[in-house]
Amino acid sequence: MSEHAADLALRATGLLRDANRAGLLAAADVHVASRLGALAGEEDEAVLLAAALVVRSTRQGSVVLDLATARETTSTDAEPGDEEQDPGAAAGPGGAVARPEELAWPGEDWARRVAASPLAGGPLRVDGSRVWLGRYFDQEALVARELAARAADLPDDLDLDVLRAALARLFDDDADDQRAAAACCALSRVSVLAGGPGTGKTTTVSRVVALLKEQHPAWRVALAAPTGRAAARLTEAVRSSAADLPDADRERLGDLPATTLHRLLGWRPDSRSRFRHDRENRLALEVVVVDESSMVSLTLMARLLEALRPSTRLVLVGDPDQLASVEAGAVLGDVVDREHLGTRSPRLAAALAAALPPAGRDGPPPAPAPAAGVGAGAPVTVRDGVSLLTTARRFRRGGAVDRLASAVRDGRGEEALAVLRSGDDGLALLEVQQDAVPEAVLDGVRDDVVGASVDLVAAARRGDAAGALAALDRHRLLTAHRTGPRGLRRWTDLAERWTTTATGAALARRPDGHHVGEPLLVTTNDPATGLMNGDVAVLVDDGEQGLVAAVGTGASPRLLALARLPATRPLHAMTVHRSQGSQFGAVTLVLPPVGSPLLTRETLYTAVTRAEGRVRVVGDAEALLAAVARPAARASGLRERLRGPAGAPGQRPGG
Ligand SMILES: Nc1ncnc2c1ncn2[C@@H]1O[C@H](COP(=O)(O)OP(=O)(O)OP(=O)(O)O)[C@@H](O)[C@H]1O
Repeated sequence: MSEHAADLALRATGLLRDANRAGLLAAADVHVASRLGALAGEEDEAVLLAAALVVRSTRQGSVVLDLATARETTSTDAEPGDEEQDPGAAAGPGGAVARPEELAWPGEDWARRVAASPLAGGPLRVDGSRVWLGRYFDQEALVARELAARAADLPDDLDLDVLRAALARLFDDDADDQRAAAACCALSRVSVLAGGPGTGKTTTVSRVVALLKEQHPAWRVALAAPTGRAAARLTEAVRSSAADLPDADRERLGDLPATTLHRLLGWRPDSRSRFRHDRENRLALEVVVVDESSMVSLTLMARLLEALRPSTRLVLVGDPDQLASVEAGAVLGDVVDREHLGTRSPRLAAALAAALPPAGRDGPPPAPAPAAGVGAGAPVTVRDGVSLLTTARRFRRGGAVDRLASAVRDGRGEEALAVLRSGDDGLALLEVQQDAVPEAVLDGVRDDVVGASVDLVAAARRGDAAGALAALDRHRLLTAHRTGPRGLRRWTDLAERWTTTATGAALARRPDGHHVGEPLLVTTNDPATGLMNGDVAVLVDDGEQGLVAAVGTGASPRLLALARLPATRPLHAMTVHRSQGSQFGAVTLVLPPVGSPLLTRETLYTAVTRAEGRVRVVGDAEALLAAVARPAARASGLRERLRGPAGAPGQRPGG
């Protein structure tokens, strides 16, 4: 059972006990709040309740809690943030003795009482009615400060004539959006390359690196991603996009393997959230590109920014419409603030105009080039460096998966439902009612699961690691919940039963319980092998040593002795959260039931965009419409801080 299991906090009293018994707080939240209270000599129940609720909301992905709306925003079920948490268990201890609405919520003076507490200014920070844990408040402030400082400091180290020629050479005329985005990345100290799947982000990034290296051949460039899997995909994508480059540019780009962010920053055996590279020991790099940035938590972003020299160019690549990080924060989403998209300060606009070919006859006239040394106009902010690519280049434009993904992303539920029901390009909605999922409805799912698994085992038996990993990625069963009828455990059991019967895996099990062709999910971060929580492995027969673990992707498998493999569990299905950073030939998503807080637009969008080909949704139409209608709300103060100094929290950080 996880440490957060919502068991009863036996020694809790008063409001904390009631909130725990109503399923609003896990025992762990109660313990943390009680301990903070004891250390600070704080006994006010309302303050302790606020502390426990803030702990709870950070555990579920938010960075800040607004006490003014806490009553409405605190539900008895868990958000998808904590992979290790069991949302089913968090839905309330079995013996719940109170209902949430029966809780004696503190009155209007709640925030004032928290602000007056000895906890405020220390473990808690208060701004108006909003409360942060001190650690996250400081990290938010750091991220906002570092991003703002870098954005304001436009680099002046490129020859614009050379840049203009490179941009003309590297991008076709039908790739104006990519060319403009590349110019923005090249001319900014911090930039964001945002876009949905297959919109050409990696293609653009590899050209950005090529054109920077043209002018500065000695510059050191690092490509990184939050998971090993995403790093392997990035390595392959950059390699394949390099193939289209002119020879000289391809050589400039070189062979640039991507790494995980943890490895880049340097693991430290004594700490999960501190790294060898930090403010005192910065990374000696001129350019850092981070792919799948939506998965980067607030804490990790803070560590990254601290470890980069002020002069390093940082390019954040990702899809802001996907689920946010498992841990607290939604940094990419906060930076790509749709309300402020497309604004460029006059200074950056002028630099871009000087580097890009003039707009078409109907376009706006180019901005005048800036006079040397004149920093005219408003300061350049991090939002200036955001480029959004919107043309899907991988999916056939207008293809069914693309249409489904856009309808979900833009909140057009009826259209999403119609596309899914159309059956085009292998889309399907398997309509099942709530908990009852008759197996007869699942014939197609079983065929996909079994088909991929039979091929996987055959490849593993002949020692074909690439083939086994490729077979594993042909189809993926995804769930949002971990427990319950629509949960991971149940669907894992079902898929395991299908495959065991079809492949005879049970007969082939060795004394240690493993068998050839066994698919595994890594469940911990492991510095020794570089494997990250969420990476996958398959066991293949290498002839000499017997079973070895193949990790990475089909295009670049890596073999590890079985004994080196960190903690794993059988992989027959995974949560949507874990699937981020991966692509599969086909996806089957088991939709949460109506009323589940995990039923969000981001869950559905992330699952749909994992598919290269077919998408099948198991669930009812009502749940699909509910998901599209409900963007996940992750509270943070970062978006507001990035909008500028006025109104930024922290002017009076409580206490
Ligand atoms: N301007 C372009 N013209 C033609 N094809 C392109 C262009 N840009 C990208 N592509 C192709 O589209 C596909 C997707 O491109 P790319 O991998 O760069 O997208 P991405 O946004 O990084 O995708 P992902 O979501 O997988 O990270 C690739 O096959 C690439 O070769």
